[in-house]
Amino acid sequence: MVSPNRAVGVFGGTFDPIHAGHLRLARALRDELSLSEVRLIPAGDPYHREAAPLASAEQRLAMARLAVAGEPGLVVDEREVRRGRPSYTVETLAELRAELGPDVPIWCLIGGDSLAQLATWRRWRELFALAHLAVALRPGFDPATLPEPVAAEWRQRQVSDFPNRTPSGTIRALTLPPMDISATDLRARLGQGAAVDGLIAPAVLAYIEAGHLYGAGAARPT
Ligand SMILES: Nc1ncnc2c1ncn2[C@@H]1O[C@H](COP(=O)(O)OP(=O)(O)OP(=O)(O)O)[C@@H](O)[C@H]1O
Ligand SMILES: O=C(O)c1ccc[n+]([C@@H]2O[C@H](COP(=O)([O-])O)[C@@H](O)[C@H]2O)c1
Repeated sequence: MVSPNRAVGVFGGTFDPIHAGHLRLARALRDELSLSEVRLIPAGDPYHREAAPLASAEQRLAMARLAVAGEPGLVVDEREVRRGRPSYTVETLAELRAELGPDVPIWCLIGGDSLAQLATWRRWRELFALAHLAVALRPGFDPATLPEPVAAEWRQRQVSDFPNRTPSGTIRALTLPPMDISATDLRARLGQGAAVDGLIAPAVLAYIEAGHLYGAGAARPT
């Protein structure tokens, strides 16, 4: 029987910028599963997005590091930034599986909007052989509208708790209520000079302002 706290959490994202919603999810994953470690993995080259991130991979990595500083159990894994190729989650999970061995449960956290797109991910069906999926519900998420191949996995693989009896292969929703916060909205607010109090970690906001990322500071009223 695998000890539950040997399980590892993985949370990948563009993190342009990392925000309070991301941190809330990472903490929820850690706490609901009693994980000793959740790895936040900034996507070096999020090839799947229509527009490239505004902040560079190094800046997004730096912001992630600032965001988790002093947070028990949350660490930043820079492998996708260092990889120098498109960021494929299947590749990341295969690397982690090789490093952690076959028995350690890996919980890969994604938002409901990412789940809806899962069938577009590279070699997506292989993900279930490598990790469990934890899904963070997001405002507007409706399982009834999932594309059928994903809906079939959602139905068949759901479990009602986090058992950690198997190292991979199940799906479940986190219990925490959805929160309406997105990096898109924050980029817009920063560009307009609008308040972002409580939505971005203070150290990350200081980094954004110092580097004038997202137009921060440019549009403030004089
Ligand atoms: N408020 C949220 N609720 C649930 N999941 C979220 C939330 N914000 C982000 N996520 C999830 O976190 C992961 C990384 O998200 P990402 O870095 O793209 O942030 P985002 O806020 O969705 O950014 P953007 O608005 O630029 O698309 C994705 O799987 C996304 O679904
Ligand atoms: O592996 C893929 O093909 C793939 C396709 C789309 C998204 N992802 C991953 O999903 C995570 C969330 O993506 P995003 O765009 O919401 O930040 C991030 O870690 C991406 O690398 C992965």
